[in-house]
Amino acid sequence: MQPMEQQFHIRCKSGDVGRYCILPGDPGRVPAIAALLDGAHQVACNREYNVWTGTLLGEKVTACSTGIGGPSAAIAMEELHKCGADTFLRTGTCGGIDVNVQAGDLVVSTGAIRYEHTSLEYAPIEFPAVPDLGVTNCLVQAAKSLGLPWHAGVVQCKDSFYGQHDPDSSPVYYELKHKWESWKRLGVKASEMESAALFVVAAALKCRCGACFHVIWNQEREAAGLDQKRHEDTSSSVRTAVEAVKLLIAADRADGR
Ligand SMILES: O=P(O)(O)O[C@H]1O[C@H](CO)[C@@H](O)[C@H]1O
Ligand SMILES: O=c1cc[nH]c(=O)[nH]1
Repeated sequence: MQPMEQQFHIRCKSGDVGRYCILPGDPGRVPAIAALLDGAHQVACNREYNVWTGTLLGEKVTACSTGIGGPSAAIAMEELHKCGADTFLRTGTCGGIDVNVQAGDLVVSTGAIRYEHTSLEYAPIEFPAVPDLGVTNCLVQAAKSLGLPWHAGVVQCKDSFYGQHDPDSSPVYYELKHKWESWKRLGVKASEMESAALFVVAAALKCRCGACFHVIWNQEREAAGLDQKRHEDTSSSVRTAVEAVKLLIAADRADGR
């Protein structure tokens, strides 16, 4: 058999990565994930893709950053899949939308609004961006077992970070503000930038994907006259993803998967 070619962006080949992959956006968050794996080492680092592989419960697990936004996240997932991965857990940050979501809380996604464009290159807009049920259940179970304040619900994905944070200066402010009001009325929990693309790409590749997010802030609380702090320590969402992978490995073994 021909040795597998190194992937163009992530610079990995078959054998470098595990079946289970933890995907933060920030390359700087990868060492914190790797520290929770057994015997982790860096296998590649190119562009926004910082890739470390170790083990959990004796199973190979990889942490790979995806950068910001759908296109680079989709590339990471496609190339990791070509190297043998089939189960992906995004651990990201988000901004709260629902006023009950507070800085420091954890949000587990049960669906993602496709207000981004990467996913359109993989599925028509009628196709929903939903995570894998088994992965999602493990994320919720992990959050509970860690005693974290958690929420499960729909998140909104976008391509413009500043369209979220400074809609008034956007030429399309009318659309941004009206749709944001809809997300609020529909009980959307939080806003981030990659999960819709990852869920849809996973569906296209017949892979499993789930996502959890650390809430950095919730400006809607401030707008509602409620307390609003800023919380940048992402360790709880990192630990949730790692614990969820352990639960998944055990479940997969029990199911003979
Ligand atoms: O912290 P990460 O995982 O990068 O996630 C969030 O943070 C970035 C924006 O600041 C976007 O990538 C968004 O999805
Ligand atoms: O408010 C936020 C925080 C993190 N990521 C986002 O996309 N928005």
